[in-house]
Amino acid sequence: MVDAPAAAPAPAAPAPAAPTVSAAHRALILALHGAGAVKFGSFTLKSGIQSPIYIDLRVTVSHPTVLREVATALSGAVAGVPFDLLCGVPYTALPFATAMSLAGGAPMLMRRKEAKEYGTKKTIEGAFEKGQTVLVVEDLVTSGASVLETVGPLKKEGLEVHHVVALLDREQGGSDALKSQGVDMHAVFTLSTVMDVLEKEGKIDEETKASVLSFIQSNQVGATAPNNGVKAPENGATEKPLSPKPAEKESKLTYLQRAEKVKNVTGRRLLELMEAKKSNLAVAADVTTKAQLLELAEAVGPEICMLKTHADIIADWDEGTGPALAEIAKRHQFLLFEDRKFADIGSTVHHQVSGGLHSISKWAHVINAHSMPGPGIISGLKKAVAETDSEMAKSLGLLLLAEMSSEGNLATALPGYTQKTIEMAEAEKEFVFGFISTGRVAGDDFVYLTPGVKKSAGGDGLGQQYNTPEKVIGEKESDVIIVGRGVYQADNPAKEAKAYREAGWRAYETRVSGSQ
Ligand SMILES: O=c1ccn([C@@H]2O[C@H](COP(=O)(O)O)[C@@H](O)[C@H]2O)c(=O)[nH]1
Repeated sequence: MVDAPAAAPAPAAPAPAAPTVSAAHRALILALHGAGAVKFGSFTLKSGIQSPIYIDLRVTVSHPTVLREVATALSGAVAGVPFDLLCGVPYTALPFATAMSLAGGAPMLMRRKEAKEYGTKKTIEGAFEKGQTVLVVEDLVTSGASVLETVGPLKKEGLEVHHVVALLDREQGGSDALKSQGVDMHAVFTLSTVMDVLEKEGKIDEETKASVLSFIQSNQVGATAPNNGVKAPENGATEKPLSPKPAEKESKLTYLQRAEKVKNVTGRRLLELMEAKKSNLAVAADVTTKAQLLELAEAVGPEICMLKTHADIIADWDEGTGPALAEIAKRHQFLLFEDRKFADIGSTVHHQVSGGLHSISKWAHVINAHSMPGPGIISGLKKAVAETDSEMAKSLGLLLLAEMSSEGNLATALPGYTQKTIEMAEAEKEFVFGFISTGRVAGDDFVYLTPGVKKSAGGDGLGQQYNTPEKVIGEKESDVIIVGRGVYQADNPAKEAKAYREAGWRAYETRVSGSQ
């Protein structure tokens, strides 16, 4: 990751005059700063991105006077905009909408983040009639994705939504994104205005202001950010840093140091055996017969931390295949990862992981799932694990697909998908220990495994996109390289696995020693 620049280059021409800020707005910015809503430093956001600023408008609930001023400013920003009802984007903007409703008398609606599973199963609470117009209230807009998550359910109920009012526009493309969906954004402040006021009032220095403005410019939604393609935060709401520590330090932690932070026992074991074997290589054993699979496992076993399987492509899989693999894995000290990519409802995946021809939970240490079906998929897999008598199955670890390596994949393209996946994992850390991703997407208490790795970058003509071990481990800060054809199609897979192990390990050592 690239640190935020220390200072912007000296402007060639005089900077355009800052927009005039009213005394009331200036006072509110200072009050928000005083309440701790705006912090400066180096923060790792949940998206993995480094930000020189951290905005937490949740703190306003502890400052009723500030909250009242926020509501006044929001109402002022939409003076003349007609609406029947208010609806805050959960959760930070809920008190903002409530305060506006109490002051101005407009009734409020509330959107549930999850539909009730019983009773009315409503997603929108409150009294309304089809055709009424709703003003959406938001605290902070980055990409506009959070606003649209509230606009969608309101429209589904037959309500009209044409306007959103936000306290702060981060100027990262949210306003345009909302406009393209027919929603006009009215923001009380832009982030540049906040920076101007704080600098003029002596709360921050010129360098801090320049670094924030440069961060905004380099992290426009939809644009490729300079920090190795890590996307701009997609969640429009108040930011959630993983930790206030500088990310640079985190990425330099060794696998052993990381093991202490991982909650799932298999995730910890993986990191420990990676360090012990000096291997961050997983081989994708995409061969098609049992004999080829066992032969490959035996050949590459000494070089790998993990063997990734697709049991359903083995033509002659039988009940002895899993135990035979497990015996080789034990002897060579690597983990078995069945890349089944579960993607169904909880009840179905429960059967898929423990039953059928492959009885995955009886021999695999690690499984993975798409987050598309929602948290139920994790519950279904957890239930299957809890009901088994096998000790091995009880320690099974789950990876979520936060991103994919294939060109045009929706996990990477859809705003908010990776972020939501991370949130699902955060809620189940005893079971979910990491992600399939193109690099580091969250904190150092998760493990990142990256497929699409070869000696030289390129593609396979069928959508697969390859990066080198140096790029994946060194630049994108992933932890494990997954190599398939690069190894098993080689004349000598054992020799090739050794070469990949050494390349992956060198990239890791360079990263943690900081000489890159
Ligand atoms: O996003 C993803 C997720 C999984 N894979 C799997 O990894 C290997 C890659 O094989 P190569 O021969 O090195 O291309 C394969 O088993 C995929 O199913 C992926 O490629 N991308």
